[in-house]
Order: sequence, then structure tokens, then C-alpha cells
Amino acid sequence: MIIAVDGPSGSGKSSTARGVANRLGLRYLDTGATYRAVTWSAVERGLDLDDTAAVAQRARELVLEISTDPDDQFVIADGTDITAAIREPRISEVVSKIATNLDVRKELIRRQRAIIDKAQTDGGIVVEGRDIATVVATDAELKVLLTADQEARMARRGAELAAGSVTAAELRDQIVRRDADDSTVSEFQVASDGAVTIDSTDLTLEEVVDVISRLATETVPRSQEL
Ligand SMILES: Nc1ncnc2c1ncn2[C@@H]1O[C@H](COP(=O)(O)OP(=O)(O)O)[C@@H](O)[C@H]1O
Ligand SMILES: Nc1ccn([C@H]2C[C@H](O)[C@@H](COP(=O)(O)OP(=O)(O)O)O2)c(=O)n1
Repeated sequence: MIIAVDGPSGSGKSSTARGVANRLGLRYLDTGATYRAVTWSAVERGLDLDDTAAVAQRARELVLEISTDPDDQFVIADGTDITAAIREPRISEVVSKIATNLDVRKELIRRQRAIIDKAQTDGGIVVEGRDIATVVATDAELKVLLTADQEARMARRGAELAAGSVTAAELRDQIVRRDADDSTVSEFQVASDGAVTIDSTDLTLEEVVDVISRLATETVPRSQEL
């Protein structure tokens, strides 16, 4: 079984997808982490992020190991553990430049599909990002568009970052500007065909995990349909 969870920044995709994977004993893939890993590597090497060819070449060369264990998430790039580094503001501020590079997307989508294929032998996977239902795994048995009001998403992200470490303008940049940039290459504001929209503004994390887990257990995996 493949469960796709797409949506804007701060809607709760990562925490919800991890919770559902835990609840149902599935693997978990954070595709945003793959874009962050390429960003980290390009920044580390001092590449011009507007040089799309050089950045795409870096994406193809990068040796990337990404955990699909919902209880033990790590990202290793060319032998360096970058699990924490990819969440730093210096990466969040520029990651959209890498995520809007179409050659980078081509390479990372290829890698994401390989990870998803492998997870099928482990019972399935919950995959979260922006283009999972529409591009990466169009055959997903369950497709969820997770949304929340902009104010709620900014408040959640603000609470997550160390108190006082980020100004209101920086928060807006991380949520509103980034979503606007990212939506030039992926449609994650409107539900695609067959996707269920869940507005998490007034739901707790636990409630969202409950709803998605229930929908998943009501969905018969395609392999069992015959
Ligand atoms: N339904 C919810 N209600 C309140 N807070 C939530 C909810 N879902 C997630 N959060 C919190 O909001 C923050 C952002 O969630 P995250 O899963 O990182 O979102 P995304 O992956 O969509 O950017 C986290 O601190 C998370 O714990
Ligand atoms: N499938 C995906 C996943 C993420 N992205 C982009 C969108 C974001 O700007 C970056 C990082 O994604 P991530 O999900 O970590 O972002 P958040 O901070 O959780 O909002 O990558 C994408 O274009 N396609």
C-alpha cells in the first residue's frame, strides 16, 4: 500500500505521515528531505544555486541515504550525517531554488520511486511532499491533501522554532513565500482527482492521524482486489 500526503508548508504532513506509518506499521518517506539534502550539498560546495546545470549535476552525483523508519529518521549525504543541518534556516531559505530546478526534480523523483518500490516488500509506505499523488506515486491507494489556514501554519512553524529566534517576517518568508515559489512546479493547493482533502486547522495531530489511518484501513490494497 502507498499512502500519499501532499500539502503546503506547516500543514502537518511530516508529523501526520510519521504517525500514520507508526500506527499501521508502514515505512515513511519525507521527500522534502531529499530536496533539502541536495540544497545542503550545493551550499556546502559553494555552488551558485542559480546555476541549474551545476546543481542538477550535484543532485545526480550525491550519495544519499535516507531512512524510511518512522521512529529513526536520518539523512546521510556523501557520508555526512545531515539530519539536523538540513532543517537550519540557511537551508529552508533557499531550498525552493533547488526544488524548482526541473532537472533536480527528475533525479530526485527517480530516487524517491526506487525507495517506494523497495518499501512495497515491507508492506507499504506513507510518502509526504508536494507532488506525491500527482507525479511521484500516481498509483497510491490513498491520496490525502492536508491543508490548514495560513495563520495556523505560521503559528505551528513559529512554535517549533526556538522562541524569539525568528521574526514574523522570516516566518512569513518560510511559509508564504516558499509555498508561492514551490507551487510554480507542483499543484498542492487544490486536490487532484481521487484525493481526499483534510483541513487540519481545528484538528489535533492525533485526530488527523486517526482520520487517515481509518481511511487507509477502509481502502483495499490494489493487489488484493482480484
Ligand atoms: N493538527 C495539528 N495541530 C497542531 N499542530 C500540529 C498539527 N499537525 C502538526 N502540528 C505541528 O505543526 C508543526 C509543523 O508540522 P509538520 O509536520 O512539520 O508540517 P509540514 O511537514 O507540513 O511542514 C509541528 O511542530 C507539528 O508538531
Ligand atoms: N515532493 C516535494 C517535497 C518537497 N518539495 C520542496 C518544498 C519545500 O520548499 C522543500 C522542503 O520540503 P519540506 O517538506 O521539508 O518543507 P517544510 O519545511 O516541511 O514545509 O522541498 C517539493 O518541491 N516536492
